[in-house]
Amino acid sequence: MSAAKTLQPGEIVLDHASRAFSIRADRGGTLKELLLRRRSDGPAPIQALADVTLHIPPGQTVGIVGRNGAGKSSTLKVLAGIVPLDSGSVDIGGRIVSLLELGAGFGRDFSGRENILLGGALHGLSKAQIEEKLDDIIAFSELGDFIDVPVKTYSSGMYVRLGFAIAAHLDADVLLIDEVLAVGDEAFQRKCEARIAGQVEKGATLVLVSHDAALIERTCERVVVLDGGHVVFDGPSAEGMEYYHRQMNTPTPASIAEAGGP
Ligand SMILES: Nc1ncnc2c1ncn2[C@@H]1O[C@H](COP(=O)(O)OP(=O)(O)OP(=O)(O)O)[C@@H](O)[C@H]1O
Repeated sequence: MSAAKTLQPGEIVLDHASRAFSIRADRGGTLKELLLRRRSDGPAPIQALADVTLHIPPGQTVGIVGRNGAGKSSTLKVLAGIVPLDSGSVDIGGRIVSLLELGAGFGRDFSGRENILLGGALHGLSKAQIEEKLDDIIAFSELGDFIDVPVKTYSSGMYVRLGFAIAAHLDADVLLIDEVLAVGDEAFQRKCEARIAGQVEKGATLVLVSHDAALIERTCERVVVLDGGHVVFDGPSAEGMEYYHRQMNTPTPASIAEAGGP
């Protein structure tokens, strides 16, 4: 992150951002193989983000779409501060709440309730602020008596519920979401979507990565299409999704209607 820029709460500036991944480190092999391997061995690094520039004003809802490996998750991870850039800069104003890797920061031996207190403190909430939200978070999680049991006993779905319940009550200026809504049962998904819509109504900026075209269309006013780490479209959501459907060779809602429905 570069310093010295003063942004409004909820504003995002990604400026000529690039990030490559070497996949050599992921290749297995014995110590002998590793020692014998020449430096030039292996595939070239993958450019996950290639000179991406985006300016997102406070309160805007932005969907990031593109084929597999286009760089969508990498972009969100850069915004969340999980992945550093090789070059360029990222600046975000206000409180960022990332719904990536929900529950990843939980203390496994602590109960759900204790993790709520910890999570709130980690996001800069005072003890009084967390205690004020505690009952709502517990109710939202629907964990019942499990809230006082160590989270290491939770199922993955229960983990995600608690993670989402905490994140959803942090009063975000910027919400970063990656396919997380596909987790949990349908009723919980709907509840999460409604909660996100509520935060957006209150003025939060939303950056959403999803393969669910309908979700993007009903949630986002702006769409960014990525391909090979490049921005290939950036504009209004309806045009962006048309571009995406053409790229993926999938039917658009308009073409389905023209053909006489599904
Ligand atoms: N930690 C990593 N190590 C190596 N390569 C990575 C890493 N993270 C991402 N990549 C590579 O960077 C490219 C972009 O990945 P990314 O996950 O951002 O794409 P995506 O658009 O989110 O894809 P998907 O739709 O499949 O989730 C891919 O080629 C991927 O293999």
